[in-house]
Amino acid sequence: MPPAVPPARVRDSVDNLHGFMLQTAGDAPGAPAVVEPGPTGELTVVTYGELRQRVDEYADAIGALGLDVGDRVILESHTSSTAIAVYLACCVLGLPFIPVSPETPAKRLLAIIDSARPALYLQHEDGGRDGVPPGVGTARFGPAGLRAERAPEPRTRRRREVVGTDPAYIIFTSGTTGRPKGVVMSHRASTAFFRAVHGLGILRPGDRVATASPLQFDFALFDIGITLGSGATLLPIPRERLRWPRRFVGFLRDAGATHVHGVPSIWRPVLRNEPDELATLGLRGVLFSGEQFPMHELRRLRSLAPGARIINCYGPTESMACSFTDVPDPIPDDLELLSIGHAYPGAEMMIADERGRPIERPGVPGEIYLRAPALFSGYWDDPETTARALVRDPLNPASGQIVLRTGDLAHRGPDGELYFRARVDSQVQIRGNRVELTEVERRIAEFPGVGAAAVTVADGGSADPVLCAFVVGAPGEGDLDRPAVRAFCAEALPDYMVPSEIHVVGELPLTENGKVDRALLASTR
Ligand SMILES: Nc1ncnc2c1ncn2[C@@H]1O[C@H](COS(=O)(=O)NC(=O)C[C@H](N)c2ccccc2)[C@@H](O)[C@H]1O
Repeated sequence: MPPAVPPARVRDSVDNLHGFMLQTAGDAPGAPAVVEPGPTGELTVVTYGELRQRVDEYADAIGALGLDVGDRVILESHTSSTAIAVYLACCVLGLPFIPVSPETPAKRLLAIIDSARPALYLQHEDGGRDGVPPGVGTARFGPAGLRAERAPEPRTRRRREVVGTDPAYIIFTSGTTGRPKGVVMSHRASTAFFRAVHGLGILRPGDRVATASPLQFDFALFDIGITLGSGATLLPIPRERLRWPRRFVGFLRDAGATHVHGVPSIWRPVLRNEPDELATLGLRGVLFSGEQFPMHELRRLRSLAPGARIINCYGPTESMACSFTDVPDPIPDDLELLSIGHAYPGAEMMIADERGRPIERPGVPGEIYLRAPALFSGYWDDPETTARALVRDPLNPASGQIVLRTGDLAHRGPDGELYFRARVDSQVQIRGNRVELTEVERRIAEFPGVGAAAVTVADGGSADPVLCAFVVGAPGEGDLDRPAVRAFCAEALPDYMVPSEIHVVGELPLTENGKVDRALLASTR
């Protein structure tokens, strides 16, 4: 019987999110790492030293379960200091971390389990999930530590080292084909990303960053990494607070938030219902990502957070992010389209045509390719789809350098900066013409009185697909004059791009990650 291989622990010298995120624990163990509601709801502080202690305890407990480097661990939780401690314990043991949300439907969770074949399923001690299939170990965690329930399948440990190219986490995105796509990100890629972004000076020690994204969205992993990696303090916004604007602003005030990170939709209810409260917070920074911020709403946010640095962060989960572009202050009146700028330092975005030829001329759309040290390793167990995203550098194919083909269309401005146009797959053909739905949305969103708009294509039966617009009124505006909206579109867009139907809705439906749920809108027409 070969000698038992002890659980591998990553060496300090090796690229790993654990070392990157806990460096402050060495320099300033008393600094606050996370501020979150305690058992009775009052806000409690977890210091970097306490966080490191919890990480070590969880690493010992999980390490005792006999898993091998590379075995997957699913964590079902909202963002919290305990969830972060489990995440970093998995990092130090070389166990790829798969976050899922307590709201993830059972069917989807089983599809992820079926694909990822995890060794262990962890949930909070009062988590409500049951029915985890046999063959997957289960355990619950809480401030008192880890309580194993069902032991993982016995396995032979073969690995003694956790290396930088090992997977750190796998984010399962809702693949359009229904089969979930697992984006695998390595420690080396994610630490290279955070080190490069650190140079942008987005956060510094003492900043208090309210994070609005659910844990299964890599925006949350970004917030955890950039906040802890900067020695700042993370303020996970309780999910139920996000739905009620007064309670959302109340949390930001009580927790002393200086920065708020989240998708554009988190601001819609607040801008409509609590603008004055928001203005009193004195926010120093806002970072948004995930989709375009409707210009009216962004102008309103800009006016209510004077002097705040507002950053438009663009990028797919396959690279975590590509660019961080400051929103101008003030926003010029004639500005119609926000720039996604240039890639972060040490990375570069290029746009190319369908045949991979670079496009340099301003205004001409092309697909964004990213050259960066921080690209995902591939889609879990899906080499074909991976090969379509990780391709040879079109400008230097012989070099073997691999670049990310983002699936996004953009064009260059006069100074070379990029402007996001649309997803390549969101273009539709209407009466034989190529239509970018986001271009129609932008035009509608410029109409006075429109807060936000989403445009989808409904199957027109045998005839041409039908363009449907769903519109939310701007805060404090009266009923929308729909014929006037159509006429406004017809002034600037060819007739095949003018929506056939305009539906005024109270709010736009959102996906789990807070983006506008266009698929749902298309099905509800
Ligand atoms: N600022 C944008 N303007 C306009 N379209 C956008 C924008 N940011 C994304 N997108 C779109 O969303 C897609 C990526 O979607 S995603 O894979 O779910 N990832 C995200 O949305 C979050 C992203 N990985 C991230 C995580 C952490 C920090 C920053 C950014 C992009 O390919 C774009 O199509």
